[in-house]
Amino acid sequence: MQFHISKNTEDLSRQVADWLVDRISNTLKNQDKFTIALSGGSTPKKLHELLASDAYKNKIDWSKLHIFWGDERYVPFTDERNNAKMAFDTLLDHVPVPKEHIHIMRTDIPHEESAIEYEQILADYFHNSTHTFDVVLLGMGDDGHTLSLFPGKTDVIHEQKKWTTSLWLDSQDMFRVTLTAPVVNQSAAVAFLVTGANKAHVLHNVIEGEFRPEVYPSQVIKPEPGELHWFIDEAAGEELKK
Ligand SMILES: O=C(O)[C@H](O)[C@@H](O)[C@H](O)[C@H](O)COP(=O)(O)O
Repeated sequence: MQFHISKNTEDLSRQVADWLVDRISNTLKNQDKFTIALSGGSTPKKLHELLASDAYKNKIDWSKLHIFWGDERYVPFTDERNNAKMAFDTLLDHVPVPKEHIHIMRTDIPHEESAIEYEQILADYFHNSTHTFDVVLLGMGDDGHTLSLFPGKTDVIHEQKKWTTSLWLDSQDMFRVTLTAPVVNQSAAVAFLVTGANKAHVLHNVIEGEFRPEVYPSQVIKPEPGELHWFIDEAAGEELKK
């Protein structure tokens, strides 16, 4: 578990961008593609914009990147809440990733079918690999959820076989399609991006508290032998042991 502390979201985004540039270029010395699962939510927006900026755009061989998502809100692609739409708006419409390398979690077919279809895409990509994704980017909610593994959703939190699933989320009155812990924990590296004072207490409980994954689902993310990185700003890290 490696910690990277930053002053604020801007500083964190630059740290993550630099980390990604290094990781991508080193990985591509040994393999011909780089697979990354993007996170939903708002925290990654600044990172995406940075990666698409002149300062970073030319540091990455976008032709070798293969893009996935950690989870999707089951709303139309055109809906502002859709995670894939956010990623296209802030990054993918601005960098030359081949369209056939971009794998959205579809929301124009039944959610159960979307999860099954995604599982097949992942199986095709990773069936002969020593690990799954090269990097998974994750956010964490102020309730300790990550992906669409929400507190109390015990079946999804403890799923050990399926790599993808879908679930109904009462609190947001929508279905979600999500990766599960098994496929994330077989990644080469997982990076949480967590900012804001409102997450300081839950971050302390997730990292330093008792293992209670049904209350703090982010605790099931334990890549092995892959790396776990926490990119956090000072405000979110306020309650962590110094
Ligand atoms: O679809 C989503 O909402 C995300 O996958 C979710 O897990 C997100 O990463 C956290 O809720 C943090 O979101 P923020 O970055 O907006 O705080």
